[in-house]
Amino acid sequence: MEPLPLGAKTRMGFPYSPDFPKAMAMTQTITLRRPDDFHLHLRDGAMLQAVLPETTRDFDRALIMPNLVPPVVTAAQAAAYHARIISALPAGSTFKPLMTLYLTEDTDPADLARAHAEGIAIAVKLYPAGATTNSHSGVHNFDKVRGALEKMAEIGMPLCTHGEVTDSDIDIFDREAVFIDRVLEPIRRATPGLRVVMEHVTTRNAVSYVRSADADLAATITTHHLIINRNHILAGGIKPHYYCLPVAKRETHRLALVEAATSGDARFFLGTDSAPHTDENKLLPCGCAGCFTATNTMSCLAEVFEREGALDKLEGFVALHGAAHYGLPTNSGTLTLVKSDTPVTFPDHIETGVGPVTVFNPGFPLHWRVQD
Ligand SMILES: NC(=O)N[C@@H](CC(=O)O)C(=O)O
Ligand SMILES: [Zn+2]
Ligand SMILES: [Zn+2]
Repeated sequence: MEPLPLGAKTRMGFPYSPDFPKAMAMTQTITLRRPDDFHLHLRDGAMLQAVLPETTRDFDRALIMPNLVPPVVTAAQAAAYHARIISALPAGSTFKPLMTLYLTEDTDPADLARAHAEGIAIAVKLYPAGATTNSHSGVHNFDKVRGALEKMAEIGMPLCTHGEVTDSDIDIFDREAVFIDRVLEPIRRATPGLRVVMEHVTTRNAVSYVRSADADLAATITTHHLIINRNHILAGGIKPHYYCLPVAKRETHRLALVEAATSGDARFFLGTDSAPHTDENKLLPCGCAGCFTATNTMSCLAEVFEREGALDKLEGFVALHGAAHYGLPTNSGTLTLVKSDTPVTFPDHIETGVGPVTVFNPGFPLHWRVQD
């Protein structure tokens, strides 16, 4: 097949019949390379079985987060989790899970190197202990992972960070910005050549930090952080389904994320951070963090990019930049989005063997759908 040129191609698709009434709405379509999701939570067991098809419908690959209980720390654990995902795939699916290892203070650098060399895992995930869901096995003392980070720099294995400090005296809305100054910058200075992906960035500070750095630094941006700010979570009643970590910030930060995602800058790419929790676990006095966006992500993103007049940048964000950062070939297939006047509807929740999971509600009508 002829390689597609860079950038999405849009065209106005007119109905074929010459008799078709002129007043009838035009359909707009956009065809992209098949996308990748560079930050996805699939969980395990019944939840894995239920959420996996929501991603494989539109995505060819995803970077699978290792924060299971117990976490996916070793090459052997990653290989076993990979096998469980493959056996949960819908019939005929060629979806490729790309695995990550959960960095702990006891991680063996030689085991990381083996996972990398054998293609079992392509990246390592840093969770500061206590920062987010299932992060208690994460890192307290960053000096204890120095050997692992040096090995990763040497072999070219990227580090993906949940970039928030956990100090109780740091306001939750400042935790990402403080992480950059206190943790990430010192790690990067001490470990030349270490490639880093700042996961799910939520601040103007993170966008500027990525822009000021060299090609060794990139960032994923989620679907929901392009759409909601903290008012959506807190004003007019608390919305547990918009609560995720890092928590959405004020509007100026959301605008910086939208600008970065739609700019065409190859250091920014999609990582949905689609993070399913049952409604029962979300709607508690101490509810879980995470937005489940796998089901309608492509429709949400098309809407956001269209509003910015940047539909031509969507393909880079979802299908080209991430693959290039990880040194992977782009997917060979294509995905077509079709716009209609009548909004597209999605189920408000999906059923799983462990209870319903609410699908992210962007709060505005969606007009783009993925063509079957
Ligand atoms: N983003 C979230 O709010 N939750 C994620 C963990 C994470 O990515 O931080 C989860 O696993 O539920
Ligand atoms: Zn995270
Ligand atoms: Zn996540």
